[in-house]
Amino acid sequence: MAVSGFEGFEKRLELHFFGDDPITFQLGLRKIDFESIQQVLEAVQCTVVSAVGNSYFDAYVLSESSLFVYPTKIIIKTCGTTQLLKSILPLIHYANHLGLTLSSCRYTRGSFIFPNSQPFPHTSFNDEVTFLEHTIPSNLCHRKASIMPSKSSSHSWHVFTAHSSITHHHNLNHNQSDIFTMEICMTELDPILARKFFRRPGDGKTGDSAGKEMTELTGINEINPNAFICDFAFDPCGYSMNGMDGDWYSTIHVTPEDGFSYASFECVGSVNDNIVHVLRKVVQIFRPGTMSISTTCSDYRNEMLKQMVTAVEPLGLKCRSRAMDQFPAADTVVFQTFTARRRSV
Ligand SMILES: C[S@+](CC[C@H](N)C(=O)[O-])C[C@H]1O[C@@H](n2cnc3c(N)ncnc32)[C@H](O)[C@@H]1O
Repeated sequence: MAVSGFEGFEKRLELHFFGDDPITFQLGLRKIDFESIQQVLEAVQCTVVSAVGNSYFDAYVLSESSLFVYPTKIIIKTCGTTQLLKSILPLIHYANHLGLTLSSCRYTRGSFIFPNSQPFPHTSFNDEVTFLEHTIPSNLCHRKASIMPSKSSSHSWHVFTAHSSITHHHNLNHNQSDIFTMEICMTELDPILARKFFRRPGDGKTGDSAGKEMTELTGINEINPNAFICDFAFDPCGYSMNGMDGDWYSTIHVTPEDGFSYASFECVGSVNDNIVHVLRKVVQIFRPGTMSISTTCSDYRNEMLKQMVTAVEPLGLKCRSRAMDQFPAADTVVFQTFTARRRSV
């Protein structure tokens, strides 16, 4: 039997809800009590490490990645051998109790490093899609599943989306068409940089204080200097952080072990943000051998993709593939892959 290491590649689920009661909208899903959140996570098989909230949303660092709860939106991202899709039914149940109904569901993930170690329903994308098809309510009738390819068969982007016929936009602060979600997956991290995500034995620090030190020593705090960061260092290695900047979140997770090293960066932002600065910082912190950037937005902009390539190519990563696909409710997903240029001897 093949020996497997920790599976860094996360599974990510984004659920949107709607309701008719304006009072519910003020806090909405944030009213789900902590015990119920823990029950959802029990089904997934992970636990809460820390929790913080601002006036827009609550951010949880989990034993396996992160959870973000907004009044009408939940984003949950888990790695390892967690069973993320098992969170859907309990989340729908708790939302219904608050008068909220599911209006859209998006599930994404990269290609697992150790696919044979995944438990059901994550045993294959087919199994995941079948599970999703049977689990989500029938009002989400516009559905699509797609595997977006790259040049390498071991790196693809798996996407499932489902939408109801009615679209509900409650984001009053931003022009919806300017907003995008960026999911970056990196493997073959520079081993010297990855070492910074190992604890020093006998450092006398807690997971929180060691995490804070890693955030500063690696320059993660410079990605968005305005973000409030909640960070955690695992023992003997591994790191997770959530950033909060108004209603924007960002999140980083690091599996630094040699042989299966992995780091992810995800944020939601606006096309007017400084994507070049963010991408350059992320690449400089990890120096990955392979990187993928998946962007989801409602209004596809070619300049944004060009900006991404311009940001990372001078740092030695070459764009090797670009795939684009359209999903229900007019979301466009672009999956780009990059690998390090061969170093000249
Ligand atoms: C939870 S963190 C970050 C998760 C993120 N998805 C990733 O893999 O990049 C995973 C790293 O922490 C390490 N780790 C140490 N203790 C852990 C624990 N109790 N639960 C999960 N991971 C732990 C793992 O070996 C791995 O290097």
